[in-house]
Amino acid sequence: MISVEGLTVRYGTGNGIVEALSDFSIKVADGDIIAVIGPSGCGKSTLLHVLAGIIGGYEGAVLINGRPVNPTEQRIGLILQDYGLLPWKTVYENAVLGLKIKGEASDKTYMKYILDRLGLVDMLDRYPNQLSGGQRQRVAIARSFILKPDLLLMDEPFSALDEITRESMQDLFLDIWRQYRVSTLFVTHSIEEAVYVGRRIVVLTPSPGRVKGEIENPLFGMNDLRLSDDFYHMSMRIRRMLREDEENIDEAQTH
Ligand SMILES: Nc1ncnc2c1ncn2[C@@H]1O[C@H](COP(=O)(O)OP(=O)(O)OP(=O)(O)O)[C@@H](O)[C@H]1O
Repeated sequence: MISVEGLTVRYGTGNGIVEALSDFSIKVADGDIIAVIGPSGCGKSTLLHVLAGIIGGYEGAVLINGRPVNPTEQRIGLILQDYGLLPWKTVYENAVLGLKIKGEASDKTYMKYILDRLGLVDMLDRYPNQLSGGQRQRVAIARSFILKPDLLLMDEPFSALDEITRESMQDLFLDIWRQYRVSTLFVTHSIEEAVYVGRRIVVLTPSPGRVKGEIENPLFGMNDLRLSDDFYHMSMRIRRMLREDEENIDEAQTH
């Protein structure tokens, strides 16, 4: 269980302090996928950076299985929008980097399965600059899954990809998740992506981010979901939640 309770994060800037998250609370049950969606600058990446142990010095309690965040103790996979691959390492070396940093040997059968499932087996000796965006993202996913993380953090992982590649990556991610059930926080700008990959959807307010609403997504895992009316209606529901805030901001600015 991941538990974030009353998280407030402030950044010091040259001319003052920016509050990125304010009294933010969320729980992620083991093996769940939470899609986090909110307007630009509402603190989504900040939340992931706190959970990854990159940012400290916050207010509130952030616990992974009852213990404070500690990347050396816990296994945390972070997948970024710009893939985070090391350009001087091959696909294979990048894929096993997480394990190497931990000083662990790989489970060969599992690793082969992941590389195969992600279609990377024929390009293990290539370097990142010899890959397409979708292929690079698959290497980043392989790296995180090979690590067998306790917690997977995905920060707009597919946003740089074209629509078709993006959809196939969403399906691939869900297929692998179904087998290994890693607890996942999936940050996205895309309402449709949140509805497709989120078993629960958490909508944030504009900056500083708090939880505006949480939706238990009854459509999660439905066959041909993208083509269904329900998908459209759920997307509209979330769009309305996000719009309300924009309208409130516009109104406040005109008064
Ligand atoms: N290192 C930093 N120093 C100062 N302010 C920062 C820093 N990082 C983020 N911020 C500010 O904190 C707020 C939250 O930023 P964050 O990147 O977490 O939002 P986000 O929801 O991920 O944004 P986006 O959707 O645009 O990627 C923003 O106002 C941002 O300008």
